[in-house]
Amino acid sequence: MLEKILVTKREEIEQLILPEYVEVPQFSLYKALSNSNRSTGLIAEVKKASPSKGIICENFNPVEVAKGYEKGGADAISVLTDVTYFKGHRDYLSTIKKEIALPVMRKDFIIHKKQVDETRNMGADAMLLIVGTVPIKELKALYDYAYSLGLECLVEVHAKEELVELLSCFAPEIIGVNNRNLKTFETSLTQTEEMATLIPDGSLFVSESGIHTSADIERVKNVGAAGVLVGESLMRAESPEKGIHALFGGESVAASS
Ligand SMILES: O=C(O)c1ccccc1NCC(=O)[C@H](O)[C@H](O)COP(=O)(O)O
Repeated sequence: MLEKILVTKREEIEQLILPEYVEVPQFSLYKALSNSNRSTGLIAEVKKASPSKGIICENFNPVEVAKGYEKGGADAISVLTDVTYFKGHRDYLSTIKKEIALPVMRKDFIIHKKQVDETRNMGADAMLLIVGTVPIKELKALYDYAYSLGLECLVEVHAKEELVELLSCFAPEIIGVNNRNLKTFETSLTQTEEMATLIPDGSLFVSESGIHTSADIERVKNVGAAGVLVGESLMRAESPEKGIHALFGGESVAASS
């Protein structure tokens, strides 16, 4: 699946026209997760569809979802901007960014400097980089370029070998362990548990994908995850606020209005 997505991305990059840069207030993902009011920070994802689940949310209103996440006490928002596989759009991110005061991360498959420029021009605060999508030195160059533009990166791994390769090159500020196997689409929190001890002390550790219950949050928290990235279970909830409450229960901190 990843290879198919990357073929599409390479085609898109050839046609890519950058949006105009509009100045917006910036918020730090790292600080938001580190200073969370809960024992585990929450990146709540705006996700209409996915390759594994098809359409997740029929009546999709990205801005309303993001506002609901903010009200429900999320620490940061992730927005899928890929059109082909996730039915996302870069305009969703730009619009959300103008409406909420939380860090907004672009979740896409970023493999070229031009996409980093695009991400900055969209108004994002942070972006995803996935180990294995480009050679590790290129990934480091994209990471450095992003930070030079004021964009933070969540650097994601799907396997132990990828984490070892990443750390042999550099230790990112924020490391995400994705619990999804990209070949079978199955998620297993064992991924987080098995890689936890390898995450350096200086990096913020985020567990991503397949988190559906408060027990799941406890499980990843117990092995040291400082944050979680949750999409599907929140998108399927009766409302974003109720979804966050169901995941965090008593720890849920709704934003003051
Ligand atoms: O979600 C998918 O099906 C998927 C398939 C192929 C590559 C990436 C994919 N998802 C991206 C993500 O990492 C998730 O959207 C994110 O971690 C949230 O996961 P979830 O809470 O399980 O929706």
